[in-house]
Amino acid sequence: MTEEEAQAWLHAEYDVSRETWQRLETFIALLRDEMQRQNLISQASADSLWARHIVDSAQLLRYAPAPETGQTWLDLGTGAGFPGIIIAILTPYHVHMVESRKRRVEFLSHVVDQTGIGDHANVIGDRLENVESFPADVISARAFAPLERLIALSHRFSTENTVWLLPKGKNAVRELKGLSPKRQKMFHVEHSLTDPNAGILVGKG
Ligand SMILES: C[S@@+](CC[C@H](N)C(=O)[O-])C[C@H]1O[C@@H](n2cnc3c(N)ncnc32)[C@H](O)[C@@H]1O
Repeated sequence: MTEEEAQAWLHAEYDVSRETWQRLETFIALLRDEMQRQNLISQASADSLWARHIVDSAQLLRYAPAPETGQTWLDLGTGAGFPGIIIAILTPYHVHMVESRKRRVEFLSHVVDQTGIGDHANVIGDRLENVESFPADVISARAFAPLERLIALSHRFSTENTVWLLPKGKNAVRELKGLSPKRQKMFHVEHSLTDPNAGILVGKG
């Protein structure tokens, strides 16, 4: 997917308003600026930011319930803002972004402030292990932890209706097979739009 195709896909898929597009542009400008000070994404992927990070994050919405105001989305290890910031810019989900590294927390908080999404997005600057449980409608985690550890750390935020959205790259099927049969049944694999070899684990429960 080229950068032009990625932008066209976003417009076609989400009918993005001028204000929302401006918020995406503001985030990108802040990210590019911050990359001069801290290592947030690889330089190679920075050259194809729209495809490799923005659409790669936004495509998760295809498997999420239609957002209603007040529904909660928990993003684990948001790092440079993916997918948490993108979801908060594109939807009314209340997005809780958990991130433990101080400088990344400061960056994410600055992005929330500058893009004007603070009414439905917040950064929890702590290790997930220390965060008090709350029920999440959606849990996402991109490049956060191996699947078994990820679930062990975060299942306390899930209910029987929670939707799990876990981009897992080329290892999706292998990681899924490593789970107990009961846990395996929770998930199926969807193909990533941005990389035909990558899988997204979509689960419920
Ligand atoms: C490889 S980065 C991925 C960042 C982002 N999700 C992405 O896809 O670009 C993983 C992030 O998870 C954070 N992290 C790792 N373990 C964590 C934990 N136990 N609690 C909170 N954040 C954690 C790291 O600080 C890092 O920013």
